[in-house]
Amino acid sequence: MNRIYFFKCSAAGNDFVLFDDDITPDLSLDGKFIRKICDRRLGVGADGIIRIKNSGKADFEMFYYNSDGTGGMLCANGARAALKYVRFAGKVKNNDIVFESSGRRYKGNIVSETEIKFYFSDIGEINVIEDLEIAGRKIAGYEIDTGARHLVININDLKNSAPDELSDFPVVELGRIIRYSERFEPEGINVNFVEFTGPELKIRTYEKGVEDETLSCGTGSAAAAIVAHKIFNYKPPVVLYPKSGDKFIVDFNVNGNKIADVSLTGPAQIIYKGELLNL
Ligand SMILES: N[C@@H](CCC[C@H](N)C(=O)O)C(=O)O
Repeated sequence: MNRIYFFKCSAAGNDFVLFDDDITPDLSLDGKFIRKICDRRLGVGADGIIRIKNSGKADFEMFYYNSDGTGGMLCANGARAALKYVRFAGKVKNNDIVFESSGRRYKGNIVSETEIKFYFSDIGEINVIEDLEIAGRKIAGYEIDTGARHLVININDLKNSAPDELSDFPVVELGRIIRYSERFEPEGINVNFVEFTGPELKIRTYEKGVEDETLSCGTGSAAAAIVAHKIFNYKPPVVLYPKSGDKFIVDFNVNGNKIADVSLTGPAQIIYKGELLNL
């Protein structure tokens, strides 16, 4: 069997195992294999898998899979990790990079050694759900597709029914109930709990496909920033702090009630490279 080399990457604590087709061209990434690699006890451990291929139309092509093997959605942190990787591996020399993923074209920028910017393409409209039932209360939830499907919840709406501080919030317990609720079937939804109190947001995300809280979520942070602007009057750039404690900047242009050129900037790094032996 050919040797299977991989790279472990982290984008603001959202962690990935990355395979490069130039190094492992014959790798067959089926669901069972993905789940094993992502297992934190029996595998390498990761929130998801990234595969990088050469592209005739862009600098590279990226494929993303959640740790449960599902794929096809955008992973903005995965994209930032992939941008960091192609630069680290010397595949691109420019700071401005163009890539394809799931049939869409995206742009990225190497801001510095540690900071990577990703530009979203299509962002959907906000669907305000007025009667979301959480912790015995009916509150509003903000659903938005930023390339992945997200629900944004203002934790202030749950005052007296849940902890006031986001750091004490039962993200996994409540996130899982909402993610599996009938309303969001069959595909489910990623659930973001956000403190909209100060000038900078605090955010924690339950990710479907990982079925756990992750240390940060790029598409979720963009969803929260857009809700912050459209519902709570925040002006871009919106600064957010996910569970990892890293700083995210979501910037965009506003023209009337339209927003465009949405970008996410934050840290991304290649932590180590390794070889799979017993998987
Ligand atoms: N962590 C990602 C989002 C990954 C996709 C999500 N779990 C889903 O299934 O929709 C990000 O940084 O955007």
